[in-house]
Amino acid sequence: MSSLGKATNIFWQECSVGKLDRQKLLNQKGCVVWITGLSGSGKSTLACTLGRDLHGRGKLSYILDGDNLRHGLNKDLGFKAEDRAENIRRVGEVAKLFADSGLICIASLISPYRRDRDSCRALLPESSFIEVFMNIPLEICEARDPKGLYKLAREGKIKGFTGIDDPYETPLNCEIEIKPQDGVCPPPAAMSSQVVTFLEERGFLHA
Ligand SMILES: Nc1ncnc2c1ncn2[C@@H]1O[C@H](COP(=O)(O)OS(=O)(=O)O)[C@@H](OP(=O)(O)O)[C@H]1O
Ligand SMILES: Nc1ncnc2c1ncn2[C@@H]1O[C@H](COP(=O)(O)OP(=O)(O)O)[C@@H](O)[C@H]1O
Repeated sequence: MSSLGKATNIFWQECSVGKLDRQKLLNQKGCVVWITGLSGSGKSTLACTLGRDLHGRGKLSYILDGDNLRHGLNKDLGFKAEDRAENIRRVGEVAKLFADSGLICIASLISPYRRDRDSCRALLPESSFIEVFMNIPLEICEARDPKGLYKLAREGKIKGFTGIDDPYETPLNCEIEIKPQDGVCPPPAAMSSQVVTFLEERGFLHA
């Protein structure tokens, strides 16, 4: 039986150095850039390019990548709906801590369920959860297939693969949408620049 949420007699500990102090030190505002989309849609590519571009501007960011976290923090989880929900819940909580530390936390996970993404949004202060939807058609993702997973899914060798025999719920109110123009996907630098511009305009790149 799960022991989640069962602790009693616990208290919140305040400390004298707070989020605003940390943000001032870093000259930026903590937030979460949550990148969602199908496997092969370019989530990790955007996360890495954005991380590098922010680094080049002297801004501190940290990437939480679904694939990577499944090697450690989330290695006990599979791909059933409950496991994906728990995966997203944990990453949402970790992302919240990174944002509170003053960092620009870049989370890149398929995160196929709207409810799970919205729960993460609800953990963050108003407007500091920035949902980026990789709106790249399945046919393009499947043609890329860098890990050969779509091929295995089509052959029935992987069950419950997102987009093939498992659902992906598209965002209804995302802050940023990355999509092909005239059938051509924007290159990584252009995708990253779209996010950097948003962060700049919303004041996240200054304290
Ligand atoms: N059944 C199934 N469905 C989807 N993806 C699968 C599956 N099995 C393994 N993989 C690999 O796991 C990566 C997705 O992990 P995530 O933690 O981002 O998934 S989720 O958010 O919990 O849905 C995903 O990585 P990306 O290709 O980077 O998206 C795959 O490499
Ligand atoms: N904007 C893009 N234009 C062309 N190819 C891309 C683009 N973004 C990613 N790719 C390529 O598509 C493949 C999947 O990208 P990746 O970032 O691993 O996707 P995801 O993390 O969503 O699974 C990789 O081979 C990557 O080089």
